Amino acid sequence: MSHGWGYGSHDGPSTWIEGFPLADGPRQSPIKIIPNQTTYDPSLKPLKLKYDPSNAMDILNNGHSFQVGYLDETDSSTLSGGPVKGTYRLKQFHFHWGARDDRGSEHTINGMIFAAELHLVHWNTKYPNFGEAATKPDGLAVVGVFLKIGAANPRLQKVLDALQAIQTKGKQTTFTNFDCKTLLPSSLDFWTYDGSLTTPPLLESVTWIVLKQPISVSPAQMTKFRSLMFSGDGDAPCHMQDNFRPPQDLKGRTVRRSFK
Ligand SMILES: CC#CCOc1ccc(CNS(N)(=O)=O)cc1
Ligand SMILES: [Zn+2]
Repeated sequence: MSHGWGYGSHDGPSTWIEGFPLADGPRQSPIKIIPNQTTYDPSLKPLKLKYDPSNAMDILNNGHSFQVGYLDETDSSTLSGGPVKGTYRLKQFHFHWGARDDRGSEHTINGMIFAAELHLVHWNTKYPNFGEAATKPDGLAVVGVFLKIGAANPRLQKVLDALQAIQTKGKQTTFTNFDCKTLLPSSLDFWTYDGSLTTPPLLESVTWIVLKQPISVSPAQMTKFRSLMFSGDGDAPCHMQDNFRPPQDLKGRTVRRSFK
């Protein structure tokens, strides 16, 4: 069976269940976050994020998004605290975005959709590697950050400037000395729930940590995201946009928050 998936009318999120039956599982992501239906949990610890800029390695167009890969052989770029036990290592970060500024995020807040969403993907060091961790219910932790249309964000610029070198699927180039902490908002207040990868294989191994405070992005910067291609060299050109999965049923899950 072909496991080719995408975001188009013939291979998009509504078709993923054909190759990935987890698509209809009990803890799928993303979800609609409705703040007044979440539970304040005073036992949640402050989120501790420690990132070493020298761990940044490369930037890749994977045909679904682009991702910045991190060296994850030591505990020098990690997430701890918050809702998780133990230490999770940063593996990569990537984004999801829309064809227009009024859509693009995967999680929504009171039904509000943001122009884009940043995901920082971490794996639990109680497991030997990312691949193993991704198969365990406590294996991954993803920090989600909303990008809200407004002033140009200078902290995005190094990433956006690198996109010219990875325009088509499969293109990769070095991307070093980048402090992804600069992409985070000033507040680390968060919502958290048990969920999944939002792309195939949709594994239900993610503790989601969605930050309340968005970062800004300008319309011109969003145009740079959309300059990328889903397609590879020699394929019919298809701009990379609307690479987001819509919210999935909560199926009885509780969403906790770290703030009153
Ligand atoms: C298992 C496996 C695999 C391939 O690695 C990834 C990594 C990140 C993602 C993105 N998931 S998300 N959008 O929930 O952060 C999907 C597959
Ligand atoms: Zn993602």
